[in-house]
Amino acid sequence: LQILVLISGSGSNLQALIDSVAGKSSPQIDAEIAAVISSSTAAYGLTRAKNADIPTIVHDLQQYYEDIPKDDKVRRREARKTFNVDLAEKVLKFDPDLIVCAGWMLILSPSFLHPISEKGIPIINLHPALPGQFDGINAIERAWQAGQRGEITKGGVMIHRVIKEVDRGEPLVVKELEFRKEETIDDYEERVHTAEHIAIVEATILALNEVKEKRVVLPSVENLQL
Ligand SMILES: N[C@@H]1O[C@H](COP(=O)(O)O)[C@@H](O)[C@H]1O
Repeated sequence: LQILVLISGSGSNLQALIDSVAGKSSPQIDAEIAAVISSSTAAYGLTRAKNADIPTIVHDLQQYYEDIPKDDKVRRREARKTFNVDLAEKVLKFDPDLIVCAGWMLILSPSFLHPISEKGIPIINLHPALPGQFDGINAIERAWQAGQRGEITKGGVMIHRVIKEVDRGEPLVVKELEFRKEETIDDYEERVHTAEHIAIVEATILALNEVKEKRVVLPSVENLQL
């Protein structure tokens, strides 16, 4: 089986997948990483992939926004749609059995999800918060601040199925982290990353087992208005 990994940054979660596939950590993922696609040329994850002899591609949204004035919302929306359509094309060239979003920081729109679902390829995503808790960006800080205010007693991380609603897909793996008195945000963030590295391997194995047993769960294409 082949997995394709989408990244945007340092790639510590990608490294957890690479080490598991290589049998350097357990449990071992029984699959190959066909390619790594990054939304940024500056992503250190690209170096990690090259060190592991994994093909890499950079698919940068800023290149699609080139020459489009910031306030031209219509042309930017069109450019973003083309960005998603082209991304799907690049992904499908590798014919993966599973797509893993490991720190991919851009929303995957229906223009991407539709062709991928049509090919029956499941997509999972890592999010550093508990289900329904802090969707979107800066989730680690928002969770920690809410913990400091005593609004919640625990944060955590999840790996969920990707659907059109951001960070709302059914969770496959959830790791809860109780907040600790006097814990700094850096301490908490470190615990989050440690939990992520374990969770992303567990979820990838679970999702691959669903592929092997043909029990794949896909976002329903019907409500994916393009
Ligand atoms: N979306 C968030 O971005 C970070 C990516 O880390 P890395 O895998 O690039 O080190 C992770 O914390 C992930 O939850």
